[in-house]
Formats: sequence, structure tokens, C-alpha cells
Amino acid sequence: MTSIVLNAKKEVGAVQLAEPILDIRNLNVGFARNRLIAIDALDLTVRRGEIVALVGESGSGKSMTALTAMRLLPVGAGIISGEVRVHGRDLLALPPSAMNAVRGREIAMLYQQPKIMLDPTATIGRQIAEPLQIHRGLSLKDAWPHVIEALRDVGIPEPERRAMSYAHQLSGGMAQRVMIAAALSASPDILIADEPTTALDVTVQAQILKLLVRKRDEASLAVLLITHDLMVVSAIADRVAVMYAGRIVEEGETRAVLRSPRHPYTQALLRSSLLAAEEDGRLYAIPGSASAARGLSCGCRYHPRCQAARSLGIEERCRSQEPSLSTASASPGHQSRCWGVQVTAGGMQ
Ligand SMILES: Nc1ncnc2c1ncn2[C@@H]1O[C@H](COP(=O)(O)OP(=O)(O)OP(=O)(O)O)[C@@H](O)[C@H]1O
Repeated sequence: MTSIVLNAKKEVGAVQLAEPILDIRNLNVGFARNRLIAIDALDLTVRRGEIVALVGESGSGKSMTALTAMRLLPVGAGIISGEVRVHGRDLLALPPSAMNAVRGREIAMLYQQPKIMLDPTATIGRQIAEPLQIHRGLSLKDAWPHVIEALRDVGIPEPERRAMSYAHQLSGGMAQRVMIAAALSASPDILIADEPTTALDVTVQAQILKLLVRKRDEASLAVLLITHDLMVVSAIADRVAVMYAGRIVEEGETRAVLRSPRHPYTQALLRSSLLAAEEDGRLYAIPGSASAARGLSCGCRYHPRCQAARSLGIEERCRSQEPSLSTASASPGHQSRCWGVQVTAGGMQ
């Protein structure tokens, strides 16, 4: 993606006071068949009216985090322990029928491939009406004015005519707008957006991001934005959490993390992103592979790839002891999970 300048982040501090909407506590999820831990002791909070980006390489566990929160895990995956609280209520403890009432009403999800996710056999109007019928008990006739308004709100021209269209008649950008209208029609408090712009033409990516920002600002929507694109993070996220091999290794206010990344993995991720390439014209590939981390039972998961551990001469400690997430800078809430950061800050015991 080329530059998106939305200048859309909230003032630092504004969202820190807001109430937590999604609160994930010590979540562990794995696959029994190959004994893979996909999510490893994850803590993550998204507050009312903030956009939190979850970033990391392919396979780091971002989508599994989203699917766990929705209780839509793939076959073979299991929740080992932890909580996913929405408004304080643990979704993982709910019976399936109660979870059906929460999905769409309190927590909704936006997927990467909008045209695949839309039902090809139903008009888009019916698909936007469905959450209103299920969660608000409205008839299709009574839901219809809300459908037209929802389509107009997400910028679909001629909404009365478009409501009668089918998915194959829409462009990718329009289909994603329709998905947003459907996801938000029953007014959930949190939207999980899994790579919502990756499959779209660059010209419509910024429009969809702007729409999410407007929903955050007008409806105080909380958004968990899953992406590998640091340009997107830089444009719209209030906070960012960096995930590596199922673990959060750094988190904080977006500007602080992108301008002063502390964890060597975040630094490498930034160097390998288009944000850095724009400055020096070169693309960097992070040496090694994240798969090495999956077999580790102790120590820092990133240490096999970490140049800093070697140059600081602390490899043994990085190999044997897991660092905790600790405050990394003067910026509020900026934390990283790295012995090297603690050494250079003079805090190593
Ligand atoms: N259905 C599945 N069966 C087995 N392993 C899976 C399955 N889905 C995901 N995994 C594994 O779980 C881990 C986390 O995957 P996840 O899809 O959450 O990563 P991700 O960060 O979202 O990656 P991407 O950016 O490519 O979507 C990976 O090691 C992946 O191989």
C-alpha cells in the first residue's frame, strides 16, 4: 500500500480512561494433533472507542486470537485456559446458545475476503437485516428502513436499489462496505477486523480504513484490527500489540512503538515493512524463521533469530529465561518483553 495519511489517531490518554470492552486474560490455545501452542499466555485489552492493531508475521497467532474471541475455532484447535471478557463477561464460559446471542450483538467480525463471506443466494439487504431480526426481533419489513440507512451510512450509492443486489454484483470495496454494514447493524461494541483491506484494490483500502475510523469516532466502536501492514497501523491504530510465536512481545501507543520500537522483533518488523523501504528504498527480510520458536519450552521465543542477544552477550539468559512484559519507555503503557531492553535500561537483576 502507498501512503495513507488519515491522521486519525486519538490523543494519547483519551482512550486510556475508557472502559475495557474486550479483555483477553492469560489465553492459551493449541492444536492437540501436533502439540502446537498457537496462542501463548496472551493478555490484550481493547477499550471503548479505540483501535488496537495486532501485528506480526504469518503464523504468529493473530487470526487464532480473533477466532477464539468469536468462539469460531477451527477443528482440532482447543482452548487450554484463559478468559475472553466482553463487558466483563467471560465468553469462553458461555453455553453455545448464549454465545450465539453475543455474536453480532456484542462482538462482530469482519473478514479478509468479503465476497466469499457474503451469502451468494441472499440479497445483501436480507443479510444486513438478519442481525436485526435475530437480535432485535424485527420483522424483515421493519428492519428494511434500517438496512437502507446502514447502506447509506457506509457510502453505498442508491441504497434502495443496492439492497436488492447479490454479492456477485458488487465490487470488492462495495462488498467490504456491505460486510461492515452487516457486522454493525445490531450495534456491537467491538468489531474484530481480520486483514479487512488486504484483498482490496489500493484505491479503496483508504476508504474502508476511513470508514472504520469514523465508526470509532461516531459510535465509540472498539476495533481489534488484525494486520501485517504497518502502514495501516501507522494510519489508524491508537495502540499496537506485536505478536511473535503466539506471544505479545511489545505493546503501546502506536506512535511510541513505531517511532521507538524496543523489542528486536518489532525493530526487525519495521525494517522489513514498506514504512522503512519508503525511507531508504531497500526491503529487509528478517533472517531465520518463526517456526524455530514453536518448539521452545523456555526462554525468549525470539532468541534464535535475535542479533541483539548476541551483540549484548546475554544469549544464555535469553535462551533459559522468559522475560516478562515490562515498561519500556516513558510513553504510557509502552511495554516490551526483552532482556536486552532491560539490560540497556540498567534494570537487569
Ligand atoms: N486449522 C489449523 N490447523 C493446524 N494449525 C493451524 C490451523 N490454523 C492455524 N494453525 C496454526 O496456528 C498458528 C497461528 O496461526 P494464525 O492463523 O493465527 O496466524 P496468523 O498470525 O493469523 O497468520 P496469517 O497472517 O498468515 O493469517 C500457526 O502456527 C498456524 O500454522
